[in-house]
Amino acid sequence: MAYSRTNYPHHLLLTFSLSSYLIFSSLCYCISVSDSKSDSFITIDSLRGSLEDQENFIVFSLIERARYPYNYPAYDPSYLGLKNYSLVEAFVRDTEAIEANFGRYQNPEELPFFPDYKAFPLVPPFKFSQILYPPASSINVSRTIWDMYFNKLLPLIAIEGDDGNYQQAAASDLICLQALSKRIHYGRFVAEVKFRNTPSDYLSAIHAKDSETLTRLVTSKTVEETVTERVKKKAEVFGQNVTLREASKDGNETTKYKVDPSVVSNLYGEWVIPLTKQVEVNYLLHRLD
Ligand SMILES: C=C(O[C@@H]1C=C(C(=O)O)C=C[C@H]1O)C(=O)O
Repeated sequence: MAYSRTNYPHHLLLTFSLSSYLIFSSLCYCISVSDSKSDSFITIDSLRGSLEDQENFIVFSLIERARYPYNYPAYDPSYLGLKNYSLVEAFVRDTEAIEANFGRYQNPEELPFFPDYKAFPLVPPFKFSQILYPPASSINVSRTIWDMYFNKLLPLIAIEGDDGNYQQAAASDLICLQALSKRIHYGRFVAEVKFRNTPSDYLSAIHAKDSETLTRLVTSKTVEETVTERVKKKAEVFGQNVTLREASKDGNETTKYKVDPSVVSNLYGEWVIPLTKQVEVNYLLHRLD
């Protein structure tokens, strides 16, 4: 895709970039510090614990996006007058380029949606533990996550309308996208640990390129059910209006949630978990390359 920073005014670039950097640097810090892990320390339980922690951030991010209406112009390429680029895509591309310069993608847990930025790293390299098997580590479903988010999920969480807060909506979109992408691409670490635990279980299916068997091997229905129930509960707890008034006794008052809890459990059941497993299986298919 031909995209040039010179295609649009510099003040736009600067406004998007600075505000996004400030928002993201504070919001993302809370995730990355708790996630640092060393090769010997990583277990299936520690990974499941991290996936559980990430649920909180995902649910809060969806609630945050739901504060704004859909804001159609942010997704309409004709709004900025940039050929093929909506405001949200321009914002994501510029923000990712800035975050790359500040070292975000040095961490193998983070994958950009548009890796074609020109990097001018401002930070010295950090030696992150290399847990992933290099030939398999580049498995990437970012495009599917992007399409799922904008075509399926966003219309379910944002009410129709236009309040002019396009940058704010785009910034919230990017936070949701990054949180979902990190969660789903964690499937690479999960697959690596499952493989290391019992390599013999996987060898013949990997040699035979048998995705179906690999899917069966990585699947834990019990864990999946726990996850979908738990995120529904989190959406109920985090997304309810907290008032000091006593709930009415006649029971007529129905709880209004900021994001429909069943949308969140469906998101996990229909997209997040299947895509995580797709990442796991694709990773394993390259685990012996
Ligand atoms: C991530 C895992 O692998 C699979 C994917 C899951 C998920 O995305 O939440 C849950 C269970 C497994 O079916 C796991 O076993 O924890």
